[in-house]
Amino acid sequence: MRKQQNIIIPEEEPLPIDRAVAALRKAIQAYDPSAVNRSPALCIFRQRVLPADPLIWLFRQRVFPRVFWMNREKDCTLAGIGSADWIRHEARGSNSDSFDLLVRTLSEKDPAVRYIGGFRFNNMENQDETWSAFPSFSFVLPLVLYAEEKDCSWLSCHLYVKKGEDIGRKKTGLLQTLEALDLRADAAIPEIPGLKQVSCIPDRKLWVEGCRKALGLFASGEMDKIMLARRTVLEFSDSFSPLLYLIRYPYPRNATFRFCYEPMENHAFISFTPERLYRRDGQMILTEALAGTCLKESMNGNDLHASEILLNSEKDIREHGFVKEAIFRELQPVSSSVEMEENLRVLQLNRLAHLYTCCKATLKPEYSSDSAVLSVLHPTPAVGGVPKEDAMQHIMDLEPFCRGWYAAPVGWISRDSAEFSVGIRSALVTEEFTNLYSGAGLVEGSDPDLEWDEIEQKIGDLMAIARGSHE
Ligand SMILES: C=C(O[C@@H]1C=C(C(=O)O)C=C[C@H]1O)C(=O)O
Ligand SMILES: [Mg+2]
Repeated sequence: MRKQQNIIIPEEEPLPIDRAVAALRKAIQAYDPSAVNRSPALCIFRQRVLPADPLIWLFRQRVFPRVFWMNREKDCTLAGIGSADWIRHEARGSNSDSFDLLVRTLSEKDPAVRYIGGFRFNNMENQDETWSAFPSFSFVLPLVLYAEEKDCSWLSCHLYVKKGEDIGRKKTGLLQTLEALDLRADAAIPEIPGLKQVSCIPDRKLWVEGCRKALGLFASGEMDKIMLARRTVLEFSDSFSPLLYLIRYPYPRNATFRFCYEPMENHAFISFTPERLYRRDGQMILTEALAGTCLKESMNGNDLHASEILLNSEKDIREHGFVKEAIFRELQPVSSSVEMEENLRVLQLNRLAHLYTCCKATLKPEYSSDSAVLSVLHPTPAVGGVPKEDAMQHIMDLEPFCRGWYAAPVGWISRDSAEFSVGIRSALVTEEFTNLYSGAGLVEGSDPDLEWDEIEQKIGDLMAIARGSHE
């Protein structure tokens, strides 16, 4: 057994998962709480394991919340169960107040761990019953975490003891969770129940009306860009695990982040988004503009053809330009340098291609925090609009549903680093209902019918899974 600061490593060698759990249990049992002289106190028990399938592992566990994160590069996967610590905020208010509060709370936490969760898109928006389990923000430090990073897999247990809490009781709780883990590697994956009904909010007619209103705002010079979204309600014959969407996602190489936040059984927000909000490591920020879309439906998967169309589409380049310019402009006051790529790139997905520009920035020391970065970047005009504040109001006025966590920052955060994706191509799964959320960026010259088709393709992968027609 090796100990480094507050991390206890039972064995150096990677173990099969059942032996890893046994080693972790032994280490937790032997842990001497009298050695802890500060509070709150976090002790991490971390054992390297032989690689397992993280989603199957997660699916087998019956401990909630369950959380999942995989980045677009697929070199970081986090699958967590239970909560060692849970940072939540319910009250309405400005988004920047939420960001500040989270970061202030995290500043007192251990820098060695990541909290996984998300925010509401617009915390000024009225609460809505559909989203009752998804507050202003909610971030969890899992009790047990299976993680894969840099070709290394491990299982961690977090023993977190707040002031006044009984450490013996916490140890017992953690040991009981470990005892109850289901460690079988194979699992019979159930089918998704039959899809009974599909409806759209707004329907096609109201969508066109909403878009026309937005086009009117462009014509009068009030606005330059607005992203409007649609909620697609699916009703199934029975309830099921939201993780089935992730397990059945048929494109292992598709360039998407994968996120699931399931606070209680069969109730989750999931997202398969291609869009990074940012990654922060200390003062370094990696972000991007992703907007402008080409549908590949009729191209037999011809990526080159899609790129050619996009790189010659005046409307998509203009749509993309608003996002690129806003990110560059908003980062200036908080950064000592901002490097935005000149040339447009194309990000290829299964059904779509997007215009894409990569951006790197170095934060000024006084702004090297996630609250500063979240406040300037969220929402980018890819999911909000130009001008930013007016767009928030128009979105609330024009959309006949509550965005909740849709299009908001979702990901993980620690004291010194963070990675957030933009929670689009997403679903709120509640028992036998799935609400899909997706939208399209409108600019002058947008055609409401083509934007509707764009949304259909953006939720195409999720619809195929729901219909059982993805294989
Ligand atoms: C808003 C969404 O996607 C955004 C809108 C895009 C567009 O309109 O071209 C492209 C990528 C995303 O920035 C969504 O999928 O819900
Ligand atoms: Mg578009």
